[in-house]
Amino acid sequence: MFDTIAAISTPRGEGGIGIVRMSGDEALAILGKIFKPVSGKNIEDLRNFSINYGHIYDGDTLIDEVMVSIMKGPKTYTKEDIVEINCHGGYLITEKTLELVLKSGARIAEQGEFTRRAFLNGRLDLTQAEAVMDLIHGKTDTSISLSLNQLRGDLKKQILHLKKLILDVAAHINVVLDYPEEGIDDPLPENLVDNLKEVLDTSNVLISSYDKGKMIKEGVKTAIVGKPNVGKSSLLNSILREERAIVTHIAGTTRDMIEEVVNLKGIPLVLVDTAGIRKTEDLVENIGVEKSKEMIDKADLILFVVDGSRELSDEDIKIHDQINADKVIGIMNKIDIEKKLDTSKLTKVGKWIEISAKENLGIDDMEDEIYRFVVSGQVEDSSQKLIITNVRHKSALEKTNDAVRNIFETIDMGLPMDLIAVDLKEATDALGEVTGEISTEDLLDHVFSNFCVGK
Ligand SMILES: Nc1nc2c(c(=O)[nH]1)N(C=O)[C@@H](CNc1ccc(C(=O)N[C@@H](CCC(=O)O)C(=O)O)cc1)CN2
Ligand SMILES: Nc1nc2c(ncn2[C@@H]2O[C@H](COP(=O)(O)OP(=O)(O)OP(=O)(O)O)[C@@H](O)[C@H]2O)c(=O)[nH]1
Ligand SMILES: [Mg+2]
Repeated sequence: MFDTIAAISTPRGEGGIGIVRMSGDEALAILGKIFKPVSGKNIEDLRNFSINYGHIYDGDTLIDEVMVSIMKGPKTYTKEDIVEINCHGGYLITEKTLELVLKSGARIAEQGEFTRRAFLNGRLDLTQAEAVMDLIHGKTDTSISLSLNQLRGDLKKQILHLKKLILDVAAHINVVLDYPEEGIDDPLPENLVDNLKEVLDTSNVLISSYDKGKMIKEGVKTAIVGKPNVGKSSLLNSILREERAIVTHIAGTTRDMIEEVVNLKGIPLVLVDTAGIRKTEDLVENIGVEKSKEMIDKADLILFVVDGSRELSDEDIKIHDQINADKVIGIMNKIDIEKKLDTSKLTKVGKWIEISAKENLGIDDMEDEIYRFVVSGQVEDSSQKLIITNVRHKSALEKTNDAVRNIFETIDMGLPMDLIAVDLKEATDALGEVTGEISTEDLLDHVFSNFCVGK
């Protein structure tokens, strides 16, 4: 059994309500020391899943007027007894109630410890616990909907299904090993080969969904690059629909990088406006230029901006040469004035989108093109609802996939069936890592260290 933990589960600061949450065997006993219900009832007599109005006292000193929720295990978030004290929101008053709870026998919870208990007590598997955290961090509807599916257990079910398919094969192998007269040289029955094929296919689909999942969860790092004065900052402002970056007619206006997140049809774009790249003696500007060059390498997508109203310059060509053709969209700006630019030498750019950042022309086309870039090469099969967003899941599934491919090699080479036992174990162990059936303290520390306190 675990000790009783407590934390403030609401954000710090002033708000309507601040919640102190406790979980563990002593939660109700601790509450009994500090809470007087207005009903005059004893704590033991308060109904399960009830909310109770009353006062928190530290000895004779009134601390707050509160509402207390009582949830008795095992049908609770952690499967333990849970008490939630709803205080008046405010930094000090919630903090005081927490201190009192700690003084009365609870221990301060670590980050994510309530959810960790929900996992350790078997109410959630690890993918569901991870989904809880992703939900809290979610910044777009799409990422939240992926997290909710995962919290509901969609990924867990899929993984358990794959595990069952492999265990069927393992059961057959064990029989063969236990009763050699069955013949360990006999081929694997067709239906069990199908089991392994399904594991291979499904794990492949899940693994390849990760790139998209990561993008939905973490966003697409998009660098706006180009020589000075072509309108990069104007472009940022028009996508953000606000005057975020300073725009002037002076070349070299933007010196430091400006980063902002926009929601592009459910995908977070992490837009970075960079300093225009040129040769300069100015120390500060030079640092900005260096950073811009680094961004060209780091970005997932580059919006290469050129000024359509001027002739091509060496600076355009130099920047063009540094860019990776696989991740560039060409943006020809200033089409509201007469066109002078010939882009034929800028061969890395497949398609030019013509815009006027100043007059807000072509911005929708540009956004469509960015969206197409982001989703292209991704599985657009709408029947695929399951998308993984966690690199931990991806690595484990790769282990499963490798092991099953080994098994097929063994089969193809006509080797005795008992040789696949080790690979079968490896394949199921890796699936057990995904759900947390197989886990270490270190892994759990790692997973839960990113959680909020009180979650
Ligand atoms: N006040 C409050 N709000 C909250 C939470 C919380 O813990 N407290 N949650 C925390 O993240 C989320 C809700 N998640 C929850 C998930 C399961 C259970 C729970 O008690 N589950 C029981 C079933 C109870 C029943 O069937 O009535 C169980 O699974 O056995 C509670 C909250 C969001 N809002
Ligand atoms: N006519 C016209 N002018 C524009 C357009 N977009 C930007 N400009 C003007 O071009 C000048 C430079 O714009 P910025 O957005 O500051 O250019 P930048 O690329 O960020 O420049 P640096 O930060 O110096 O690298 C400003 O005077 C803008 O008003 C456009 O579409 N049409
Ligand atoms: Mg600028």
